[in-house]
Amino acid sequence: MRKAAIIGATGYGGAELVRILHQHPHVSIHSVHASTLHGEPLVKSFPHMQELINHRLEAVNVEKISQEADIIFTATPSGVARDLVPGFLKNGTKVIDLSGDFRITNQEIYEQWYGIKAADQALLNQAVYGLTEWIDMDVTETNFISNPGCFPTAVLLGLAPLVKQQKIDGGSIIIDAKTGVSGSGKGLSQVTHFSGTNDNFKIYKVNQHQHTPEIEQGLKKWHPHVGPVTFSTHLAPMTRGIMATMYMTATEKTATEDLIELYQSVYENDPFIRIHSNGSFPTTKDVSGSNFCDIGVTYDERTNRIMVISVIDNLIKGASGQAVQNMNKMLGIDEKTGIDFMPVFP
Ligand SMILES: NC(=O)C1=CN([C@@H]2O[C@H](COP(=O)(O)OP(=O)(O)OC[C@H]3O[C@@H](n4cnc5c(N)ncnc54)[C@H](OP(=O)(O)O)[C@@H]3O)[C@@H](O)[C@H]2O)C=CC1
Ligand SMILES: CC(=O)N[C@@H](CCC(=O)OP(=O)(O)O)C(=O)O
Repeated sequence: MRKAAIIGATGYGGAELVRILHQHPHVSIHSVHASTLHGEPLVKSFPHMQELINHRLEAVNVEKISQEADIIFTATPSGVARDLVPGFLKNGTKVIDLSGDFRITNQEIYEQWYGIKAADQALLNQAVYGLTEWIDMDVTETNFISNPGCFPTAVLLGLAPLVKQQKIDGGSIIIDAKTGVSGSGKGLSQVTHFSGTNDNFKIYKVNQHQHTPEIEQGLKKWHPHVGPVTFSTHLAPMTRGIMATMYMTATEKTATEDLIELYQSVYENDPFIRIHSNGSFPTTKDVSGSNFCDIGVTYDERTNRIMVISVIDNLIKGASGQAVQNMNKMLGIDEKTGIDFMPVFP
């Protein structure tokens, strides 16, 4: 059994890591950490874990954690892992960071969009961007993965086949994304307050969303002439889920059936990507509580535009599920291990 430490275990991403690793056959939870509540049982924060999890919260002692754990997950707000990871990596421990700290390789761009100091360039260069289905190297030799953002996961998985095969005009991409409130974490805020969210629908971070450069960086890696993109994010009155509806102009006339075939063949060997066919389109409930990304694609002959609909559970494929999928790949075990569960419905 490998031993995992979870930093940020009292957060939403941390809670999902605990739930997944609790039943992982090859990795056990060694320790759980946060910046407060030290000494308290984790179940005090999460009663749903009662009688299943006995761990108490510990402070973050970098030296101790990196010596005791085989793998460390940092599920902390942006700006925290930037300072912790160098110490974690020193002893050869594997690290997967769920925050935005190591996703953007250009320091200036990170600082512009996140408004805080970027990580060291050497570390940014070392981090492997963990969009699992599109990692183009053997990660068993890697010690450090930067887990993608929730929106970029849905968007990049949905756009990859079209961008890689140059099926679209790279300057025409419009991404209209919707998310549930758990995307903003456990903290209370005006934006996610029940009264302003329930029975309401609102746009936020207009033209300023910090995931914009991550999406553009990912797309440009596949094709240099793609972008900039128009990216809007909306808060939907639901707890979990992301739907990204994406519109772009086709480079030449095509047909919905051909596009579905393209997606099916591109993702043929990826167990967590499911392509819709026969005129059906995915809903957020189809993937809720699971590591799936469900994708629908269609062509509108009238406008010569392609539409892609990509859905994920923001806390699983958009965070902790993908982090465990990446961990599995790093450990050289089946990527489905411990995350091969059916969505929760209804
Ligand atoms: N929620 C989501 O859907 C997604 C989140 N992410 C990213 O994952 C990370 C975690 O998100 P989420 O779980 O939602 O956030 P939460 O706000 O729910 O939780 C944050 C956790 O980090 C801990 N923490 C904060 N500061 C420190 C510190 N200095 N040292 C140790 N622990 C600290 C908090 O503990 P304490 O209260 O004691 O400080 C808490 O346990 C973020 O970077 C987020 O952007 C990525 C994809 C999706
Ligand atoms: C509803 C909500 O506020 N969602 C968050 C999700 C982003 C996130 O989790 O932050 P990272 O940049 O670390 O990925 C947002 O839109 O900013």
